[in-house]
Amino acid sequence: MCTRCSGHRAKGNNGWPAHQCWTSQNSDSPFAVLREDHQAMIAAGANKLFPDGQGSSGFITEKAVQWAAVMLLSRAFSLDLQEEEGQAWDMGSDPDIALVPWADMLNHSSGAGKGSCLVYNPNSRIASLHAHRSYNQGEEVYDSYGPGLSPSKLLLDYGFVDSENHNHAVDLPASTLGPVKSKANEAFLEAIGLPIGGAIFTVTSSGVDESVMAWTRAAVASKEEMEEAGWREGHHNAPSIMIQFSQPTSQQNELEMLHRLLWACEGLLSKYPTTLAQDEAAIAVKGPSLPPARRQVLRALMSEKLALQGACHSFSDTIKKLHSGIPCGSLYP
Ligand SMILES: C[S@@+](CC[C@H](N)C(=O)[O-])C[C@H]1O[C@@H](n2cnc3c(N)ncnc32)[C@H](O)[C@@H]1O
Repeated sequence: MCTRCSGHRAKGNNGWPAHQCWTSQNSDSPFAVLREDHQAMIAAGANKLFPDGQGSSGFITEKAVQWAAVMLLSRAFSLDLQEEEGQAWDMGSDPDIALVPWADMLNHSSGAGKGSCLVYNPNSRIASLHAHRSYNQGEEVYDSYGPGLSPSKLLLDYGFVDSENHNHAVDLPASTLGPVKSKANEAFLEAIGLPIGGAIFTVTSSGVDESVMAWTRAAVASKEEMEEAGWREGHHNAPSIMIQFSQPTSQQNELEMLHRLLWACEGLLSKYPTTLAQDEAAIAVKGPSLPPARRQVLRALMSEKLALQGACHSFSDTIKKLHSGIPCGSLYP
């Protein structure tokens, strides 16, 4: 895609005249890493792909590769192109990355939903999106980079957090839930492709979704519960057994599952260097003492803490219900 982008630029087909990106020649710059990509592209004969590009010196210069990479990193869309192979517009081995002039000028609004995400129709060959509200003339129009993106995800992937965002969420590595019950549980979680060392779960202010609860039930299930569910090491029935853990299996297992999740969230909360109250006080300060970038980071951190606090309340409430004698089968509507 970098090669194609550089080639179009060299031929004067640059659809992004307004976006002449600055790229540093400084060897300490993060773009220095692209030097290897440039050399690999030259070695692979990329200059021969667009022979009419830029005379004998070719168009794949280090600066062109930097420019193309910056364009892709800051403007590319992930689209389901679903083209037949061999078509003139076939994007080759990486069909889901696309540059869409004009649409790439839109900023994201967390108020915009799925209808405001760009989608491609292979029949009409048109990429389209819908405005999520009416706009007055001269007003900035927004799209959605993805419905439900959390502040942390926006910050890490796009470098900003808009003030409209209330999708509080944080990622929880499965390893923070503590050790699995035994080697049998470990083998089972490996068999379903979600080993304790590799799985990452999302926590929102209402807790975790059913699949995370199922995973945790399986991680803490006793030997008898694993056998009752039908698990025998060496068997290939892990996915069907996992379905059995989508419902509570016993009071004991449900309590342990909820406690593990509660402790993991409390543990994560305690690791932040500042409290939510301190962040709230810091962000309330008006004026230049709080730089815009710091304000966005604070928004993301506060959102993560709100997610963890909400989840802790939700787990504690359910634990209380279990202690009050409500059967585990009646806990969730
Ligand atoms: C595809 S560009 C969008 C257009 C870009 N703002 C421009 O001027 O060309 C994506 C980048 O725009 C910025 N951006 C998008 N939405 C934003 C928002 N709501 N607030 C602040 N920056 C935003 C981020 O830097 C993001 O990485």
